[in-house]
Amino acid sequence: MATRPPAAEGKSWELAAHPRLPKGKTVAVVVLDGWGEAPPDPFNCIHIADTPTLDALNKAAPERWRLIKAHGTAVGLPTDDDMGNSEVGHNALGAGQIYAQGAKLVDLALDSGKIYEGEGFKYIQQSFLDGGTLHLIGLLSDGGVHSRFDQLQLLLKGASERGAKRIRVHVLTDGRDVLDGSSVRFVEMLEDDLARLREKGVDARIASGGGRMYVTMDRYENDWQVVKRGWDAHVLGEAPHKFKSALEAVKKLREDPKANDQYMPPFVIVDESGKPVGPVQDGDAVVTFNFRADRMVMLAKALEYEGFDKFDRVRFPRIRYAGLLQYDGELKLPSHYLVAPPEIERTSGEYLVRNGVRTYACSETVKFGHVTFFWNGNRSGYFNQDLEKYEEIPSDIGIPFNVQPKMKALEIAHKARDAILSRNFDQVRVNIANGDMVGHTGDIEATIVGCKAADEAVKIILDAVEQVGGIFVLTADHGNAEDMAKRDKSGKPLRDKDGKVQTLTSHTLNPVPIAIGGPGLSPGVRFRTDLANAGLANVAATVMNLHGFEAPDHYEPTLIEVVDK
Ligand SMILES: O=C(O)[C@@H](CO)OP(=O)(O)O
Ligand SMILES: [Mn+2]
Ligand SMILES: [Mn+2]
Repeated sequence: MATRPPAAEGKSWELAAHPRLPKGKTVAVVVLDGWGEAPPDPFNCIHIADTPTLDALNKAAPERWRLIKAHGTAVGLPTDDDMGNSEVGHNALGAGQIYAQGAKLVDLALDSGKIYEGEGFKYIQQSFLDGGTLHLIGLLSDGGVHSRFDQLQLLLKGASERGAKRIRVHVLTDGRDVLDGSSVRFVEMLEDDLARLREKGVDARIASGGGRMYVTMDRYENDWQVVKRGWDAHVLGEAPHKFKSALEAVKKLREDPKANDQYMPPFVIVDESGKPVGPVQDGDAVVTFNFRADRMVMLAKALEYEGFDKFDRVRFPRIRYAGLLQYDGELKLPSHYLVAPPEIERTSGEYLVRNGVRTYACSETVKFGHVTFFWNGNRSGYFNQDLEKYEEIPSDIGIPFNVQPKMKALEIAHKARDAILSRNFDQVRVNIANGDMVGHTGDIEATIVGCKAADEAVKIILDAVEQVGGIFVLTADHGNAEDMAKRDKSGKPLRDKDGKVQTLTSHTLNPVPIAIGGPGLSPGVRFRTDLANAGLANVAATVMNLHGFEAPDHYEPTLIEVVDK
């Protein structure tokens, strides 16, 4: 995989007309989040749920339904053992090209040692060379979605070899990209590494933590209180729970039968006298070691912005802060970073708008940036506000999604329906979140309810497409709800020591379906049969064709062909 696809520099933005497909049809692009394809079994919620609309698509037109890859190298991840995720999935869907993603870029920078030669590392290094503490804040996980444990280990080693004498790690427990309960093992492994550093004379400790969904890692400004809890624990050294060690913290906090890693309350580690061991002080260095942006950019704002007003920070230490990556290229945030993010250019969204395609995009808050920011190559805002409208439906706040598994699926569908019927838009693009967000809770019953709601939402959108003589493209960004069991190599569900099947809260390696149809689709359109390995990046060219344009030649090939009927 190249770190960048062939550049299209200097090329015109004008798209050639498709020789056989007309312009001017309304195209609805529906992304079902976390909706993969897997054999039917009791842990496949999509199969169990009543989903008549989606079931009918394959049956009605098998030549317009297929599977595409949504994980691993097909979406720019380091290996084919990496599950898909929303960031890389929507990047590939929107960009039509495969870019080496953050995880891969960090691996390369660590392998070559270049990470330590860049401006970002030199900037933070100055703090610890001047006696400051180095703080590392991020998700403790080997899920490879937001962060990776092996990268944290290398950073600890690399920084200590380059002068960091006092290191404090602030850990966010996962249980979403990895098994619930694995926080204990990760903390044990980290403690081993820190003990080895202490033997070498580095004062290295875990200082605070909490569960990723409750502490620090909110996204799209859904709930700033989540970030405030993190600020209080990591920066101020204040939290309702105080422990002598992080291992004791995660073990004790998990004793509550309702506790889990994702929603672990915030905690700080204190010394014998009850004093926090690692609040952030003037002169310290801070690195957020997640490579993925969406759930770090809010904390980055709090760490960097002078005039921040989303919550009372109480104390705003003078620090040197760097992200593992830059999380927002438009905002240039953080202004210092260790590895440059992928530069995703010439996305289909930008091409289509520049060719006059009027675009509407909508989702609820927790997925809003997916169909806008990620879709557009990690770019915020409109390309042309006269031609685009992005609408966000507020997500429920403060309740887990298994309590409200229908989420805002119907509200999103109603907005999409209205946008389609208005005839003000040529592309109406939505993300329906249920399969993913409810799938992450591990609650099978609720996930089934969520999948049914997603199907009902799709029906509303397809009915509107029918009314205007339009076209639909229905696909997903990666798997989740189709498999809720952790399995052995042969595919058999794994059981814990009490004989209970281990719940899989994470995404999967499964392919996702794509279906096209609608009365506006020319009769001879069908999926090509020569692209067995196609993936999400092939969708952009397909959508361009359905809008009546040829795709640029540096795009991954279209999935469709037109045959005489
Ligand atoms: O919730 C998230 O942050 C990730 C899982 O870590 O899910 P998605 O990629 O679907 O957004
Ligand atoms: Mn997703
Ligand atoms: Mn997800």
